[in-house]
Amino acid sequence: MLTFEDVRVTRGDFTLSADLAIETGARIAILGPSGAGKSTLLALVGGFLTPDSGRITWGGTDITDLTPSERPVATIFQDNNLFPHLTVTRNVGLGLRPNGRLSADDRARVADALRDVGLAGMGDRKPGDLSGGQQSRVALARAGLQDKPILLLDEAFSALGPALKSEMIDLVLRLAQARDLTLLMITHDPDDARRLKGQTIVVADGRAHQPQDTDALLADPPPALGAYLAG
Ligand SMILES: Nc1ncnc2c1ncn2[C@@H]1O[C@H](COP(=O)(O)OP(=O)(O)OP(=O)(O)O)[C@@H](O)[C@H]1O
Repeated sequence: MLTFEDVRVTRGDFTLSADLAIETGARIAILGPSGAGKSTLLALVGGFLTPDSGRITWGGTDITDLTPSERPVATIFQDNNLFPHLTVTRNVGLGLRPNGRLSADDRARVADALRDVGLAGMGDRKPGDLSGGQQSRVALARAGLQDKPILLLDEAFSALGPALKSEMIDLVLRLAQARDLTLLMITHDPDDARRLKGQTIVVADGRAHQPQDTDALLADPPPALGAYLAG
């Protein structure tokens, strides 16, 4: 279980509070108005931001003060964070070896990871020689090799068209299922949230709320979410 216990963090004149629990293996969408604190919530999980008070635990262990690399967390960002001068194999290999040195065995694992995301044989290309959807697959393969139990998606596929985005979400779901990953995905699209077939955390009015069943929530959204979805 991932828990936020009376967490508060302030950025400029904005404060986010969170007191919630996420089951291991949950598939969580994060929905809320622009500027409400969705990325702030993920940054707290990923360790890119430290709370001013409260604590964050995973499996009962306090992870509040761990650095991002020490945390049980992999993140895929909107721009995929690929290095343009490195081949696809080297980019993905960074998930396995942050120093970039790949053994023959590592290369075989990278090739397997590329095959799993539908990029078999593309390891020698540079990211610039791939489509947007393929670049997202590279980022997913790299995140998968980090072998962390929590996967964060910060509007990771929002630059893709609707069909490609759905394809990527389904691919993430397959990976999550195979490895019992706990998934947290920021989105502005309620259809993405529905596609996860899980729960949603609403972030609004300075608060990240307890996860709720997505279908039930979207059928009868609270005022802050309803206004945002209607707008
Ligand atoms: N580095 C920073 N310094 C000061 N304030 C910040 C900083 N980063 C974010 N904020 C503020 O924190 C609030 C929450 O930002 P955050 O990026 O978490 O929102 P969001 O819900 O992810 O928004 P969006 O949907 O537009 O990406 C905003 O009011 C933003 O202006």
